[in-house]
Amino acid sequence: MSLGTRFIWIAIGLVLGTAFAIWQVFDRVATGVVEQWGTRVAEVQVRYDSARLLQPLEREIALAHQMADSPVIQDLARAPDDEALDAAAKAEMERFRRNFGANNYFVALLDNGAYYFNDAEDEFGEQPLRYHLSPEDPDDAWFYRLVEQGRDFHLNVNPDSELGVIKLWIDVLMRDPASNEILGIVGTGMELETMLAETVAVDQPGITTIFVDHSGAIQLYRDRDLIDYASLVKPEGQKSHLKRLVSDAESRERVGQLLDQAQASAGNVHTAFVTVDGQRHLMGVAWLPRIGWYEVTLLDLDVIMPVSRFVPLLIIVLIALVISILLLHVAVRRLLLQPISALEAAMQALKNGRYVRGDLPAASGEMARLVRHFSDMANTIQAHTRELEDRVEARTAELNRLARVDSLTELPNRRGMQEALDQARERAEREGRRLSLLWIDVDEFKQINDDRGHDTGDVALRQVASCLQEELRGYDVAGRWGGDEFLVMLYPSTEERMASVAERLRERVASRVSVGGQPVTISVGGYCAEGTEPLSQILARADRALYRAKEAGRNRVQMHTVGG
Ligand SMILES: Nc1nc2c(ncn2[C@@H]2O[C@H](COP(=O)(O)OP(=O)(O)OP(=O)(O)O)[C@@H](O)[C@H]2O)c(=O)[nH]1
Repeated sequence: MSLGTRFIWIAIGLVLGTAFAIWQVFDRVATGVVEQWGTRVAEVQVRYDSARLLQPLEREIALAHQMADSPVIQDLARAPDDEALDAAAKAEMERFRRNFGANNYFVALLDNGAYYFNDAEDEFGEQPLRYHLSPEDPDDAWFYRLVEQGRDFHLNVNPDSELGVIKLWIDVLMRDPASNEILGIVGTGMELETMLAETVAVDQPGITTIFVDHSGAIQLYRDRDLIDYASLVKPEGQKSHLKRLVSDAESRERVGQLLDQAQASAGNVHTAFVTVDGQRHLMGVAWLPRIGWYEVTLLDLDVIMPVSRFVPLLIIVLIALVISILLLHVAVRRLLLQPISALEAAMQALKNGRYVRGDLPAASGEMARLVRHFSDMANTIQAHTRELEDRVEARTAELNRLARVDSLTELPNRRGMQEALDQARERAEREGRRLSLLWIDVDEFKQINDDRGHDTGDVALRQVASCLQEELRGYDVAGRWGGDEFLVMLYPSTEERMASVAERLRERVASRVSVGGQPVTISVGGYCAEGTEPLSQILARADRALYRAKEAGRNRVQMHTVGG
């Protein structure tokens, strides 16, 4: 895997790892902030909802108490069959009806069970005595239960099957001020729907308001089916308890604790997280001692302040992260990867012998130093290579030369001479001119070796070679053919010239070379040939002429003649 690909994988890993870490931190911080904020909201909401319920109720409750204290109505309660008292009490009741917010009232007398009621439409103004309560009628059980309990004040959500309405009843015990004896119950009924609309119907999504009575039974709640009607007369186990709203045992236990804590410190709001319909909710509870109810607020924090609100922030952070990584990637490419690639290409070129200085990348910092070191190294390698090549070339030329030069006389050896002859013959053929070959052999050379030693023989050979060289023109070639035999090639040439050169050579050797005072002589056989003749023939004819020179007594020149 290339460095660039590896870096991309590392960058992707970095982005994912950092994004995961950011998400973890973000989730915790956001949840913490939302929870803290939610707790404050729950406290405020509980107080607000409590005020909304208590405000309209307080006046009605006060009025109901006044009604219960009314001497006129109390007189009727003591003597329900007294018609004069009945008329006065009805007038008093009518006055209270007009004062009550819902413009209705009820008066129930313990003595004979008489139940007086008139509504907002004054439907029963003529005959407010609606019916008589009976301890045997389950619908009337509320009355007898309240009397039995002796509770001076009670709020009761109860359907009235006789009147066909569901109402929130304010029930106040009417007691004889002297004996404290219970005379009956008076009060007013508020339309449940109106109450629900005014109290628990909160427009804001995610906020649920519930009112429960002292036993935890649901009294005001947007879902009418969960309201515990007539809780007063129900056994504890059958009540629609607040705990019904939460999903698990742990949440139910928390609800119980919240109710206990709230009642123990009236006026304070207590909060805890509970699970409702599988969702985490924040529950705030306050005890309202004036009416003996609890105010409960449920906040669905995911709806009110979803953590998703923070997501744009998270996206900005992630985008910034990705951009940073991309910029880093571009920087790494520019500063590292591209110079490294160029350096690698330059190395490859150097390896293949095609390195050019300009191929090196522009870089900075450590990379520039690396490029500089590489450049120095490449230059040194190139210089060494050049030097080595020059040396090899020189050595090869030297070896070539040595292969063609006789080490004793420094004249071309047989191989060198052969090449020179080939070239001259081709040239003569090309130019249509003639060339001459002189075959020279030192006379009685074996004798010199035998008499004076081999080294003296070598000296004689060297002197003969010097004579040949000195006597020839620059473009004539003399070579040692082997042993004491020499060849001289003259080009261009004529027979006359050949004869004169041969004679000059013979004379010069005879006059210049001597061993132990005795002159050294040579015999020469010559042949002046056409360029078209094969070399073998030229050599053979010169050799035959030499043979004849030897035969004729040595120290002489003999030319080959056609037919000779
Ligand atoms: N000192 C020396 N002797 C050599 C060298 N090469 C060949 N010889 C000798 O040269 C002699 C050549 O003798 P020949 O050419 O056969 O005979 P010659 O004595 O010269 O007699 P003719 O040619 O008939 O005059 C031999 O004894 C070789 O051993 C050499 O490099 N140095």
